[in-house]
Amino acid sequence: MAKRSRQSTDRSATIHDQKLVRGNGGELHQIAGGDTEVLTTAQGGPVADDQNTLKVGQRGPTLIEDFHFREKIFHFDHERIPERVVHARGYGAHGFFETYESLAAYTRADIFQRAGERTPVFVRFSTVAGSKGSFDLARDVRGFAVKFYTKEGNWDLVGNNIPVFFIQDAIKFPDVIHSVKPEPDRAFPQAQSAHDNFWDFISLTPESMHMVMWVMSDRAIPRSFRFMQGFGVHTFRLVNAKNESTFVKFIWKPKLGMQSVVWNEAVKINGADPDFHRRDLWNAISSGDFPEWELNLQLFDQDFADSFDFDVLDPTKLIPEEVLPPVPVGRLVLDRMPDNFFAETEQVAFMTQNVPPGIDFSNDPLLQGRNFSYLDTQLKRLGSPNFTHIPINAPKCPFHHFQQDGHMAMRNPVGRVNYQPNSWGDGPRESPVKGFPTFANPEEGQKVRLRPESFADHYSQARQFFISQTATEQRHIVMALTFELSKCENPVIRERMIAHLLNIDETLGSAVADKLGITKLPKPADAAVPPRDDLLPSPALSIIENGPESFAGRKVGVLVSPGADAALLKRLQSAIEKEGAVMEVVAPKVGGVEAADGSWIEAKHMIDGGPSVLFDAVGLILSEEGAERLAGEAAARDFVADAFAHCKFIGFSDGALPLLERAGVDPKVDEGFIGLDSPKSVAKFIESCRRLRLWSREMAVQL
Ligand code: HEM
Repeated sequence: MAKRSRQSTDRSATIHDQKLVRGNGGELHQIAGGDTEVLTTAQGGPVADDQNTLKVGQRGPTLIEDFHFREKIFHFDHERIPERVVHARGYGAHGFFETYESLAAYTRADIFQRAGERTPVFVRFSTVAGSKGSFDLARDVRGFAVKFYTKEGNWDLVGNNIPVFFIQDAIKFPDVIHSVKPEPDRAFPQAQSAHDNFWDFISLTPESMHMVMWVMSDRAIPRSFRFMQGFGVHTFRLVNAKNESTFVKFIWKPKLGMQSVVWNEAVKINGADPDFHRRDLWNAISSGDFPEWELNLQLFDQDFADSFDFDVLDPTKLIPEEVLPPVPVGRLVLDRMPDNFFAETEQVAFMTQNVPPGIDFSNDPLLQGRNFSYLDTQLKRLGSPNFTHIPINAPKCPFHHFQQDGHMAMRNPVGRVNYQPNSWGDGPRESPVKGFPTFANPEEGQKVRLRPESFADHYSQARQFFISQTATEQRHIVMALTFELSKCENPVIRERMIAHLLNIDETLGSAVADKLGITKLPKPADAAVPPRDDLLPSPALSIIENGPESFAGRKVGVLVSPGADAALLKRLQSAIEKEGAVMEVVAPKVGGVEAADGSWIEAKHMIDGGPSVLFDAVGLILSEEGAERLAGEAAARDFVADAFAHCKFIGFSDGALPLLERAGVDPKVDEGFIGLDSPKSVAKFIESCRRLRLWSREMAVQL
């Protein structure tokens, strides 16, 4: 029996700033009126009530006749599409590519013909191993995929932030990916290479050693997509109008310079803000701070390829920049976020096979395999061969073909003609002049399943990478390997890896063995060819050696307390903004604090929500009383202690001393602490921040 109503008969309800209508059961309705659009079904039928299903009586069963309910739930039930089999978690943005000078001497590709030519692009950054909902700061390779909407069709440069790869032949791709993904029986670990299966595979695949050095380096924990390099990895070809071919490697260099975080920081960021990289890109682009990269080419001919130390078709090798300097040929600017994540970032379909006339493939066996895989996987993921009809995937140049029908066909040929040749009209027809001319490279040989002997050196470039790193970066590699291998339950896998590391660099192998508690070093792994020790260090491979010398694009978190010096905060803010960086205020309460002069300081974060791992440098503008109070709070002590441990520059007002003391840090310990009490000292703080981190502190902290 229905209960008696205790409701008032007044049907209007005010909730703070919102005026709504209350329904029979107390639920709230927002009603269309004035210019507000009327809610409809997908068929366009206007909806009267979106809060209640159609029932028999107030408390009776729901009727199947309720087409609005059924359509709404049916559509919801089918919202998900399969996530990418790799690179599932990603974030994209729109922008443009601008060509600096004509490259007609090398390529007939229209995009490179005219200085100043702008081509629209869509870029998607990603991690590889984790699923769509995993966290941003996994230790992992980052995808850097660029779709150029050229006047001759789409060109997809589907690269990574690492210039080499784990394997030399595409037939091994399912194996390397299976090994790094969660183990099939237990379905963990998520978004991590630190487990037996991955290291088991790697330790039995010596060709992966060069890539492993990169993945264990700071390159695999970037501070921002904006501060990463990108690489096409493979050798490609450029082909000019005279049909002459030049080999090319593609390299993206960020204008803001490279920067990574440290591992302890990455672990904490993943908890504090799992969306750290996407939020960073969103904030930068939304605030008009458009990230920019230069496209660089390493161009070479067959003679160079023949004389180079390694096979240019081997994707586990790079050409050092000191050996073949990259030439900047254009810039990529990202200046617009997608209107809808699913429509654009999720549905974008990159394919290495998408190349315009003037860009061609080499015989790299990884690239050749990728050219099949991407088309195949898009059909699975997007569900129809018509995925090119989705606006983000459609070319922006005119296009005409006779492909038709299929699921969700949005564009079908109009009229009678859907074949070719035909005698009904003018086209479309093939064009030997404008069409894609595959470079006629002479090829001959027996059909064989054979790895070229020229691919057999597995260690020399791994060693070159290691010796090109600063002492700090080498230490990070040792720590990363130690951490990852410590997660292997099977000790044999650890020892097998040490056997490889000894071939790369003896100090590296013994340092990791020591940290793992392996007392007896294994024999170095048998090498297919003896590792070389005559390759010179390549300074271009170090992040720290190639710092930006600017703090632009970075972020300072300033912790304030009641009674803080508002004038000092303002001075600091204007200096930070002048540098092209951003300041965010952290306070005990998100509502903000009252400053010493009675003004109100707005805050962006409360302390737990804005830990110092989210910032590149920190400021402490505290009254003495405020600092004393904060000294009793673990989150405030961590704010300071973490910033110190992560080698960040710390600017502080005199009042902050009680907090520094209770956090266990002595501001006299190194030059990373800068008192902020004069305008000059604010300038000194900014100047210090340009170094990004005080790496010399790291040995003292021993994180
Ligand atoms: C140099 C080696 C490689 C690089 C740089 C690379 C890069 C990428 C990137 C950046 C993506 C994400 C694209 C996006 O954002 O949508 C991706 C996805 C993918 N890659 Fe690779 N990859 C490599 C090797 C391979 C190989 C050898 C295969 C298979 C033979 C492969 C198969 C795939 C597949 C199936 C996807 C998912 C595509 C999708 O669903 O949209 N990749 N790869």
